[in-house]
Amino acid sequence: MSPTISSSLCTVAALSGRPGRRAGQPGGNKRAVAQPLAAAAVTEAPPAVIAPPPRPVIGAPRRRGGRGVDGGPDELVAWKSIRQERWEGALEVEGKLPTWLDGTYLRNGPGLWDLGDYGFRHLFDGYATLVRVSFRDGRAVGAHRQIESEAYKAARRHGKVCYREFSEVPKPDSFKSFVGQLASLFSGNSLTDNSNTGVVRLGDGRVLCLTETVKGSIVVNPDTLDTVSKFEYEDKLGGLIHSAHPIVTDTEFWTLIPDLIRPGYVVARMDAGSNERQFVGRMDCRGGPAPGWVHSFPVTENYVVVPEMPLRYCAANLLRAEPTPLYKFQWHLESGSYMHVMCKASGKIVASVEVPPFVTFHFINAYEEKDEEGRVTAIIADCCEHNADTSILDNLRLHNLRAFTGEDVLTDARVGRFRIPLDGSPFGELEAALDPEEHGRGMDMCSINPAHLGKEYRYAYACGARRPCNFPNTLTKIDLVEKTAKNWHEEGAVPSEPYFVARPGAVEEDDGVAISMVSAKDGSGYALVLDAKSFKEIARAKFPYGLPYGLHCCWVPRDK
Ligand SMILES: CC1=C(/C=C/C(C)=C/C=C/C(C)=C/C=C/C=C(C)/C=C/C=O)C(C)(C)CCC1
Ligand SMILES: [Fe+2]
Repeated sequence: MSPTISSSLCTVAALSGRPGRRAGQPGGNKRAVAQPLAAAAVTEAPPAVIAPPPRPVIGAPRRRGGRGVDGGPDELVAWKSIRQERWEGALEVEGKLPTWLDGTYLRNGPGLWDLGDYGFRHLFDGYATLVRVSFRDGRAVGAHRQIESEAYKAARRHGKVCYREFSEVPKPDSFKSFVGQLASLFSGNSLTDNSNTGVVRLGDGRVLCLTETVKGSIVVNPDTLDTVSKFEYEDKLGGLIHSAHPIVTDTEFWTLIPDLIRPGYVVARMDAGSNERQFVGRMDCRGGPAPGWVHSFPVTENYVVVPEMPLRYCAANLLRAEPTPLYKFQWHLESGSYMHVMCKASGKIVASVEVPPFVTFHFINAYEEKDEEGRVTAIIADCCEHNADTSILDNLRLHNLRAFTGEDVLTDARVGRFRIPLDGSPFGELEAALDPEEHGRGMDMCSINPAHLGKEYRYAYACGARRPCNFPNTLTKIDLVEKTAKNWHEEGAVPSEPYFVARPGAVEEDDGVAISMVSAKDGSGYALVLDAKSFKEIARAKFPYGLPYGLHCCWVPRDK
């Protein structure tokens, strides 16, 4: 499983230590592979030809969100579909990559937002594109590949959406097929397995791409980016949807399964090496007709935190053919907002408090607050919080992302810090952990040093904002002790989640690098490596083509 730079598609340049050149240039990536996108069957064996990145067609026909690939020059490469199914080659490195950086960075995300001339609506609808950068001896090899989910393969085969995506639904050909679709919705058959959200390395070395549907857990090969198989959960827990962000360590995997029938959440854990989730406990919802959306959740050393936000799943919206302003969800302010704490060992609820309304997709971390005697007094849980405003979902419609006019339209976000007392008090607190101006009032797509997972920590890395903007356009390092931020910005660039990788042998929490993939203003794309301490650029490894925006990442060390 360990990633290897000298894989089958590796270039001469990578092996010889020469910096890679652009595909198509003399001496460049001779074995770079390109497959133009068309509504055709997915070809397994890639042709050994060079296809330079296609030039954008200005003024191409548009339907709905328009064709991301053929947008005008005003459209950033971040929101354009990737035009070839796969590629691999040496990357040109500017600066000096640390020689200790030895392994593979993987990033998942929705990189393909159109089929033929039909453009998708929402960022989260796109078919999953996996990007890889393997670092070794100060050199870098990059690759990308579409994940071959059933949803993607069917869309390629038929030239249309065949499964229910985040906002796109298949258009029934007839009343009979409409009825069939409704029936299959209840069985989960019509839900997508387009695993376009997260990528995690399990304790046993398997690499899993994930989305919110349980069936959308897909095993990939981190070297070749091949889609290996579906990850089948071999248990009776069922559930059609789950949190897109399980908590993964070297020994275990924690997940949260919302129960839409009897509103509540099931907490389950799975040992590394197993496919069998085990029931740990259940929390019934305290408010609303359905569970709150749980895109992610945090854990401490001894507890699982179950958030119940007023943005709740909505069965009726799941069935609708046309999306509502909140897609599959509904805002129930009257239902209250809660944070529940479950003991990992017993599955018992040890706290359930009402908190101010909140909207979050990503929890950053959580830990146990202790008194002088070492007794746990409260749970502290931090998240990227959108000031209880759901309009971030609208911000992320592709039309809005592609139509930046210079107006400051990105809604404000902050590091929301919950304090959940364990003394039986009915209320918890929610406040900004630092002045949001420190990070331009933009805050999402976070990572921490994984050694601090569930423990007290000082630093978080995330995307922030330099205003005016319509999307987070900076990388930010948050110091939760000093309550300050260091920010990285490049004009017109769209950086994705900065992922922290510790230097081997590091003692200090921020001794390492933060890696982000950047979609640049000039249409190019590169992996940016920042020194995590100073938050200054050390190096960039440039792809010979532009990269679409992506969501979450993981790190696969070489010798694990
Ligand atoms: C496919 C179905 C669903 C899918 C839900 C998905 C794919 C949800 C993905 C959510 C993501 C990627 C959230 C990321 C948030 C990032 C933010 C807010 C960044 C902000 C930047 O400032 C369901 C909806 C679960 C229904 C079944 C079908
Ligand atoms: Fe996420």
